[in-house]
Amino acid sequence: MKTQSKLSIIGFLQDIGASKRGVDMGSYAIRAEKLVEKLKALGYQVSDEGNVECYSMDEGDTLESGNPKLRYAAAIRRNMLELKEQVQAIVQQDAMPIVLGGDHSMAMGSLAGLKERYQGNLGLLWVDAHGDFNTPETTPSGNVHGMPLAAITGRGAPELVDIGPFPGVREENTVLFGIRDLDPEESMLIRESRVTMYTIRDIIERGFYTCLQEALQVVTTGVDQFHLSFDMDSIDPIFAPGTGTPVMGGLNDREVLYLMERVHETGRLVSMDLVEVNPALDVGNKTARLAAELILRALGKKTL
Ligand SMILES: NC(=[NH2+])NCCC[C@H](N)C(=O)O
Ligand SMILES: [Mn+2]
Ligand SMILES: [Mn+2]
Repeated sequence: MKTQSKLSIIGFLQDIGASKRGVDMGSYAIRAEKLVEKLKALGYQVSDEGNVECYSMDEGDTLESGNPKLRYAAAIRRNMLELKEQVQAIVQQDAMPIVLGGDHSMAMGSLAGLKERYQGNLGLLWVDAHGDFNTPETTPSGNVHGMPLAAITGRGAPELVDIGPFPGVREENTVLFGIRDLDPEESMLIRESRVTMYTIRDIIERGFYTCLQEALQVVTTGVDQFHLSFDMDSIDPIFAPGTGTPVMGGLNDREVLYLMERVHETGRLVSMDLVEVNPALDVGNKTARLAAELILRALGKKTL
């Protein structure tokens, strides 16, 4: 499948999957870097679908689930079902959804929306500092943005797993890339799964290029297309300070820009989330600017 010529941008204004305020503003900061204009200049037909209105922390404690190991579960579920519908409508029109976050739990809504169209024929590239593979049993924080990949692969709280219901993605075609911060039991769950993980240690020992080659192989072998879920905290906080759960020792700007170019060159990318941009923590919109540039590279912007 060739990269689509139609793109649909959605802002997902959700912060309740995280614990710091501000990530609900991420999509505004990315749009402010003239994303839509620049994508049009690359030759795409671009429609900005506006925002998915979300239940947010502004509504206060009334949204709390009462379960400290699964915070805001019902409200997050409702937000996801909204996103699911929008994504579903976009892919039915053969356009590529580009969802701007927003906390990373939104990947559950995106993938739920892709399920019908790409069922069983979809890889998943998850670029992150974290595994996002916690369940209510393993989470140290109760924050749902630490759980979406577990839910997408069928693990954890039924009210999250049911959003799909998943899987629409094959676990053997799922890759975690850039990982350097796992909770102990989360790490066990990942290692027991069929998800392929490239930690920063792997990337240092075996080389970025080799690990990326392999990762792109895994997400495209035996499937025709893949979804990219890109968490800005995969990048070192020096280059991407505007994010709620920064972890030192991350990928650098050149590496992630190159990664995106290679994603484009596969010709198999059908959908993308760009998450965890928090303008309240950013420095001069630097993180959002990098996010916009990453999206452009993933859609074919080149040096030569
Ligand atoms: N999408 C993210 N930034 N996730 C961070 C998760 C951090 C930690 N592992 C937790 O579960 O609370
Ligand atoms: Mn993360
Ligand atoms: Mn994440």
